[in-house]
Amino acid sequence: IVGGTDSVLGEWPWQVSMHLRLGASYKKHACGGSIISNQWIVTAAHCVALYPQPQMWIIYSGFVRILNITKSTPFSELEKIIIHPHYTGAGNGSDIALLKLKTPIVFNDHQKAICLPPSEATLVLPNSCWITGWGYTEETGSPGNVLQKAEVPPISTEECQGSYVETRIDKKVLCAGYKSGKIDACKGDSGGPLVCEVDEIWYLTGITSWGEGCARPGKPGVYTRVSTFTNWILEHTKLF
Ligand SMILES: COC(=O)c1cc(NC(=O)c2cccc(O)c2C)c2cc(C(=N)N)ccc2c1
Repeated sequence: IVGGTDSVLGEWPWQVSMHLRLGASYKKHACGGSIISNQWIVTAAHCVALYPQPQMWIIYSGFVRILNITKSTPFSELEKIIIHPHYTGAGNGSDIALLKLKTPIVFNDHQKAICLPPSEATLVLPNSCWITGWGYTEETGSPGNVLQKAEVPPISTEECQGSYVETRIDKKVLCAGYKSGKIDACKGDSGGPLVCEVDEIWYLTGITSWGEGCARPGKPGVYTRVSTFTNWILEHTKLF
């Protein structure tokens, strides 16, 4: 997150870190994700497309400081990875994947689920939503340590299409950010949540997908519009 501030434990209890196991003892934070039930995480397809093997990933939840993670920190393992069948590559939409945990997460004040938005919700988007993650804090940067948060306003499809003339911006994505740039998600925040509070309930409105650089003026963040995929999520997680 570029231009964000530190989060406190319990502020975004659905946020998880996806660590990639690159060797016996070498693993690193690669993407964010969101808890939607005690056994399912929603993330971006581009996070897992190159490593679709469940045993290559471990999930940390219920924390804010990456540097506090040690060999004895408890983590969740994956049983299954489901990548959306229409996903062909970042920038082409359907950048969404489901991760099934081997063992259910025990919810507490620091780790619990976020609500899915109603399907095809044309719910008038609030003018304030939040993004969180341990991604780069500068475009040519390095990941943050404490979970960062930033408030970003959603942008209309028309305005976003004007910012990305060479890419089709449709109802499968949601753009958010400021004309002046400065505040945005970035590499490493991928798969993480864009959440909006409506009548005191927080909804998973977007999934961090891509953007041209990070926090550049006139280049807003592009997020998977979750309401377009709510039915797909429910069908594949049997959460109904
Ligand atoms: C795997 O995820 C990404 O690559 C990746 C690359 C990006 N955009 C880049 O152009 C970029 C940024 C930093 C370093 C870098 O090498 C690039 C290409 C991203 C930009 C945003 C955003 N602005 N909302 C969000 C996630 C991104 C994930």
